[in-house]
This record gives sequence, C-alpha cells and structure tokens, in this order.
Amino acid sequence: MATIGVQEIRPPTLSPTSEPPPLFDGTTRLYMSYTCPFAQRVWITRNHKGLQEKIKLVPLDLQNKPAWYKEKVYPENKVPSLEHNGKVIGESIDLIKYVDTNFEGPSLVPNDPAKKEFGEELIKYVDTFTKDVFGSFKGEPVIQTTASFDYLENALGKFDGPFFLGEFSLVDIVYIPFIERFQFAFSELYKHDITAGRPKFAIWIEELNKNDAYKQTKLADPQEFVAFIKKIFLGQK
Ligand SMILES: N[C@@H](CCC(=O)N[C@@H](CS)C(=O)NCC(=O)O)C(=O)O
Repeated sequence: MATIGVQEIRPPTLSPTSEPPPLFDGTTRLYMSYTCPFAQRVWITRNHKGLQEKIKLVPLDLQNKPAWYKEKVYPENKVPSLEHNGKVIGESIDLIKYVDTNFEGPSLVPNDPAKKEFGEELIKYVDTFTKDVFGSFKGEPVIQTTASFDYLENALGKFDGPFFLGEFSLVDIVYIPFIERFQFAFSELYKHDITAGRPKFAIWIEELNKNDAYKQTKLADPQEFVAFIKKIFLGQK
C-alpha cells in the first residue's frame, strides 16, 4: 500500500486470546508494539524502504502478551522481531541493518566511509544516551541531561544537511523514537523544551516531522509515555 500522506490503517493489537499468525507460511512479519521505541525503529525502516506490502505488521499487547509469542515465535519474548525466510530474528539495530541489506528500497547507510564510521560511533552512543536520560528522571532531568542533548547538537554539525550523516540514515531512525518521547515528557513534566539553545537539534526534529516514514509511526497517545515515567521513575500514579 502506498501511504504517502495517508495514515496506514494500523492492524489490531493481538492479545492472549488472539490466534497466532500461520508461522513460516512465507509471509514476512514484523512483530512489534505501537508503543515500543525499539520496534518503532524497524517500522520506520520498513516504511522508508516502501515495504508496507512486503512486511506485515503484527502488533502485540505488551501488557498482556500472547503466550504463543514466546513459545512459538521468539523465545526472547521481546519486540521487535522479524519473521523472514523461515527464521525469526531480533534486536532493533540488527533488524534495521538486516532489512536495509535484504530488501529493496533506498539504502539507509551512506557510501562515504567517514559517514559510515561516524554513524557507527553514534549508534554505539545511543544506549548510553537513553540510559542517561531515563536515569535522570529520578534526579534533576533538565540539568543532568544537558551534556547528552548537547552531544547530539554537536554531532549534527559534523556533515552538511539536517540529519546526523547529512542525509537521512539509520542513525536518525535509531534516535528519533526516543527523542519523540523525551521531547514530550520534558515539555509535559518540566515545561522544558529540549531543543532550546540547540538550533540544529530543533531543525533535525522539524525535518523528521516532515518524513512520512516516521510520521506514520508516531505515538497515538504520548501521554501514555508520561504516565509510564510517572509510575516507574517518579513513584506517582
Ligand atoms: N535490545 C532490544 C530491546 C527490545 C525491548 O526491550 N523491547 C521491549 C518493549 S519496548 C520488550 O519487548 N520488553 C519485554 C516485554 O515488554 O515483555 C532491541 O533493541 O530490540
């Protein structure tokens, strides 16, 4: 289905009473959740490469996951996972690269070796970045995350163009689901704009908000993420 400018109809979320899909029938399936930032990475990748017809979304209810997912599909019991060519593989960053390499559509890795190298550096940094931000919620988030957000602002100055490697790439996909959530949470909880004083970061978000592959995947209700932060990190109801 071509989805440019039109919201793709999101298939219903599967719960324990839902029948499992017919595993290994030749269909390529992305097991995911509409609220999981890791799954969102692979979903954006699929959309960017125009694979909406080739990779079917199988959304799961993470609060109430069907038992068959762990038993029959992916023993690690996490999303995302991809069913392709008779096997199921996981890990979001590996999956972005797998989909990029094994399917048609515009490449997500630039040819320039300097960009490739910097891309890997930024990808390595993402877990440190997200841990730093999540960890800050129990303390002084705005102050404690200054260096981490500044790191991204500085990284955006390395190549010409609004994206981390100049042109849109897998690095943008790796970060944006988390930035989407953090931007909203900082604004709601602390009335703080994470792009203030970070002009390149502001443009990066603006550019991504124009990108249809990403727009299709944005959280339907970002307040759910704020509720999660309040419950898990702030001990609030
Ligand atoms: N390192 C994994 C992390 C995936 C992950 O932690 N996914 C979460 C949902 S956002 C999950 O499935 N957790 C298990 C659960 O909720 O039961 C990746 O990058 O794919």
